[in-house]
Amino acid sequence: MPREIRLNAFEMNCVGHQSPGLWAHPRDRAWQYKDLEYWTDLAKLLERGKLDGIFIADVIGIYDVLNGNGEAAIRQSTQVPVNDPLALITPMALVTEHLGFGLTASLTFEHPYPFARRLSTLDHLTKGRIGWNIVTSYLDSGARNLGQKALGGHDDRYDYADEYLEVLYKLFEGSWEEGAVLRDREKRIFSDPSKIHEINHLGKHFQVPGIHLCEPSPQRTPVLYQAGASNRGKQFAAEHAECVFVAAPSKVILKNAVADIRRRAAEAGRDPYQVRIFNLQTVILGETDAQAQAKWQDYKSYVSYEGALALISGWTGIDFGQYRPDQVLKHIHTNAIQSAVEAFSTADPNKQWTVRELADWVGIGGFGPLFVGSAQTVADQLQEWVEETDVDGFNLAYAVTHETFVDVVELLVPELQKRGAFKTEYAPGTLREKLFGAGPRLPESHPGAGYRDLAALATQPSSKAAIA
Ligand SMILES: Cc1cc2nc3c(=O)[nH]c(=O)nc-3n(C[C@H](O)[C@H](O)[C@H](O)COP(=O)(O)O)c2cc1C
Repeated sequence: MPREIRLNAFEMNCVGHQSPGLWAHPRDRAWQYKDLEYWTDLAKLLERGKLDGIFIADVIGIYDVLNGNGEAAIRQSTQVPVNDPLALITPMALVTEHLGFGLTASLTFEHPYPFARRLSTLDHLTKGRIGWNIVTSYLDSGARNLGQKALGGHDDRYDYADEYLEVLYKLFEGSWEEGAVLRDREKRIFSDPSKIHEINHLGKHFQVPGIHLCEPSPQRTPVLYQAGASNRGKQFAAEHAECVFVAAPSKVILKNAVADIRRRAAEAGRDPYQVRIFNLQTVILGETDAQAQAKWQDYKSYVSYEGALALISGWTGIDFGQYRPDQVLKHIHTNAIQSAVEAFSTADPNKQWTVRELADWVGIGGFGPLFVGSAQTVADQLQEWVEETDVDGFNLAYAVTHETFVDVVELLVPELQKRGAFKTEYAPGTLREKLFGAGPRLPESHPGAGYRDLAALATQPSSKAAIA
């Protein structure tokens, strides 16, 4: 029996997400991101294809590392202009019943107390279809506009994130007991104060004495996504994330990354297969291989070199404007090279990557791999990657929207279904139930479940809550 493949659509509330320059393609609709219909059409399409979810990226800040300014990003609409992703979710929820929503939100820029209320509200309104992609941000330009000189230190951001999650777990899991909401019309009691607890969080970064403002939502804690690439980031993911998002360009790198994430999850006392891992992936499909190849050639002619460099420079913090296009990556000051670029320079000892080749790669679908072909060809490749790397599924970036997703729904999904590798019906229930086949709440082995009984936590001097 082939393994089931999970698929999300990867989007962003902007024009140029992962395929810089392709906004200029005559069939691309990304410029309509400001219209609700763009999003409701997409949500209906994805649900027709039984995709697990739409995963919405977000950044606060502009890509201003290339040449020390944001001009290339602005010219090429490289993730700027960018609207807030949160407002997209309720209209998409209204026109769908099963599609999951992965919302990216940075914990660096918003206090956990109002943010907890936002997430609970969305979990209520979507009937438990919310996931949260926990990001700590990587653009200094965002931090500067919030009155900070720069982002905090890399590992410090994850320490901060640990405490942020602790506050959220207390609010979501511990503040309102089961049965706290009575809605008892006869006694005229809506909620029972004896079952609603102040969380009394006194920590290094946050003081949150009160109760959660929302009654428990279907999942309480939304499904937690994370995409840490560093050692500290992967550790954070192993402890907290239920779904991990990676951008591995080759099978060898993906296989190592998946094994590493599962090993770390097991070390953190969790079932390693209770962590779903998705790789970034782009597919260009046609009725035949030749048609798909022709589509790819057409798309490629729209890739923007400076847009691609703006993205890579923003992601890595390295100004690629200082290098010639034919400069070999391996020779770029290696001590500054960050994991993603390093992956390219070391992936294949027989290949030397130049700056131009890296920009071409990133030009369609960012750092993730690109498969081009008929549904049969691409399905073969996806299945091969799943079998050989143990990855659970893919976050599909688009080249041209909605065209890429129409091709996925009309060509790829039926082929995978025919092979028994993709669901033909959604599982019932919340996003967590659909993804893991268990209950709507965090499993007992997840650290967040440890905050369900706040009173008991407070009496244990060694507990995190007591220390806080
Ligand atoms: C595929 C992928 C998608 C990501 N999407 C976002 C995003 O939408 N917003 C964001 O601020 N960071 C995003 N990130 C960045 C990660 O949250 C993280 O900062 C990055 O992978 C570096 O990891 P590290 O901080 O552990 O080194 C993404 C990373 C990957 C690999």
